[in-house]
Amino acid sequence: MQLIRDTIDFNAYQTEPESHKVRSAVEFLEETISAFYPAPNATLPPRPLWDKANGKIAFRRGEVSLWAGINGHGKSMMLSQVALDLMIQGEKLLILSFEMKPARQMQRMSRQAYAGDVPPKEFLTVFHKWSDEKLWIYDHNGAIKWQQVMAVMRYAEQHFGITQFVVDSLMKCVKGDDDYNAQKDFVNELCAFAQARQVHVHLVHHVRKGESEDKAPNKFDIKGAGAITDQVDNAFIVWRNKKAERAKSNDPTAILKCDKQRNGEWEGSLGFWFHLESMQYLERLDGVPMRYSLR
Ligand SMILES: Nc1ncnc2c1ncn2[C@@H]1O[C@H](COP(=O)(O)OP(=O)(O)OP(=O)(O)O)[C@@H](O)[C@H]1O
Repeated sequence: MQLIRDTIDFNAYQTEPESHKVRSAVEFLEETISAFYPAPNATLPPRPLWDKANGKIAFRRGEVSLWAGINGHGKSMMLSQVALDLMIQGEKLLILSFEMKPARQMQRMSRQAYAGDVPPKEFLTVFHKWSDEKLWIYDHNGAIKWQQVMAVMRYAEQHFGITQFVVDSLMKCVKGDDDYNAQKDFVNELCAFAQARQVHVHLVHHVRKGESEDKAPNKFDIKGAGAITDQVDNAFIVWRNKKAERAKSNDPTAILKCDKQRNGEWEGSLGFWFHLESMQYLERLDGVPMRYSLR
């Protein structure tokens, strides 16, 4: 893991270089053919490594995924596991979390990678060394201007070849819950950046307070401007099933719901069981946490 510190001068990265081009439709022939008939050796887009998500969810280049949910319902936790899955697949990640200190982030991820609550020191060393050249963390806590976030992302993409960005969360980058124009501008800029640089951006966001935490939210409950959901390519809802926890039933304790997928065919819900010691989301009630193979 490497830190990107605030002492860097990001001024040169404030604006995206203009690269809009009008192209003739015929230039896209090869791309269209390979969309219908992918080559047998074509690389598939990175994805979460749960079997039940296979063929349903992918984190394609040029897209923005919104991860929304109620406070404390596991958005960051699930994304931390997804981040490990992405690194395993050779992706380079930058996490910009304005709510969690880097050491806390690494603590959670170490537990998930180790698949247990107290990883031995040797494992921690191996894990941190393994994460070098795979994981970068922007060391900034608290509110920040969205223009600065964009500059950091451009800097990191140009210097380190980052392919997946996690921005946690939107409301830390835009002042005021009702500043819909700023929310729209920021998300618009994130989409333009993802497309121009062919990277994937994961954006964490909250949902409006509903009548009860026991009712799973949907994309219409997403806080702020409607334009946020309109603009992103994928919208995921992470919901913690506290009712099942209280009742100690066998039902999944966490639900990942895909409410929008512009370039994929699947929408629906996947159930998981949150395993506290490893902080992993397991696919089955009797599932066993998996130790990540750090090669
Ligand atoms: N499904 C679950 N079952 C049990 N505990 C969970 C579940 N999901 C998350 N937790 C616990 O809840 C805590 C909060 O998780 P996390 O920080 O990921 O939530 P969040 O949605 O990102 O919150 P916020 O919106 O406040 O940033 C974690 O410490 C985790 O241990």
